Amino acid sequence: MRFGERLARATAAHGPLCVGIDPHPGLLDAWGLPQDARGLERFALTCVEAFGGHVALVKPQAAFFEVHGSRGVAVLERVVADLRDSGTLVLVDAKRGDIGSTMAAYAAAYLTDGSPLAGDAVTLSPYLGFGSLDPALEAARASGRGVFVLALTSNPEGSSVQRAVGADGRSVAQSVIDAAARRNAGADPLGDVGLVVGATVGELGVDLSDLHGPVLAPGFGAQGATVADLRAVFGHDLPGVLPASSRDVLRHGPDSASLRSAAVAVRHLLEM
Ligand SMILES: O=C(O)c1cc(=O)[nH]c(=O)n1[C@@H]1O[C@H](COP(=O)(O)O)[C@@H](O)[C@H]1O
Repeated sequence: MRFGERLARATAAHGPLCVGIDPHPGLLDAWGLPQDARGLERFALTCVEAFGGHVALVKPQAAFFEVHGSRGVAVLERVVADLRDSGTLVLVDAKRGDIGSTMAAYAAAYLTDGSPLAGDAVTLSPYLGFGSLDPALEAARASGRGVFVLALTSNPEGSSVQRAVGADGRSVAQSVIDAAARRNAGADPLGDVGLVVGATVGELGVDLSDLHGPVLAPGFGAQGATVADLRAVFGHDLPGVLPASSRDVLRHGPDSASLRSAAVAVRHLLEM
């Protein structure tokens, strides 16, 4: 089954919340864990126990694994495998983007059956040109996976690039959105090419109505965005929008039941 179909099923069953696994040094400390690959593993596997089978989508942030070298990457591989075994979709947050010929190698790593880092989807950066992502989009289509392409990011520095207006009068973000929409044309209910639009962006200022794909909305929680902000940015019924939260949920650890309850509480907030 295609990624967009699997995602639609998963959110129907568990709600739209995407929980991030971001093992920040401060969180390892707060959980009483050592700042090494062993501490990382304990942290990440506690998250798998808490969220696997209980939320639609989990997003491990690759940077916090890579910082521990090859042992950290091995933990990321285990997290991907264990979450997939639990039935929870995995979005590997690696924000890859490069010239097409190198992109093909990233696509092999993150979007191809048999690769230990391949979850169900990966985050991509389109700022070498949307077309440079084609090898990843092809690999995703071939293997039933998805991608989430940065459009309007949650950080304040993003807008000077993403809201810049090109020669055709469209903002850079709108041209990314339009390119993703073309790839999703005809998909039902959701295409496999998602976008990232931060919950913190304030006035949306772009048109997402033809996307026919999912929208990951980070910035919810620790970066300050609230449910009211989500509604202000995306409208009331949030169709296809996946609010993403990491630290605001993870601060409830290290007890896995408390972590799960925190995720359920956010889910209920989103339903109100
Ligand atoms: O692609 C992302 O997930 C992402 C895009 C964006 O615009 N802003 C953003 O915060 N993120 C990621 O989402 C997570 C946010 O974490 P919290 O602020 O702790 O909820 C981090 O892993 C970020 O790297």
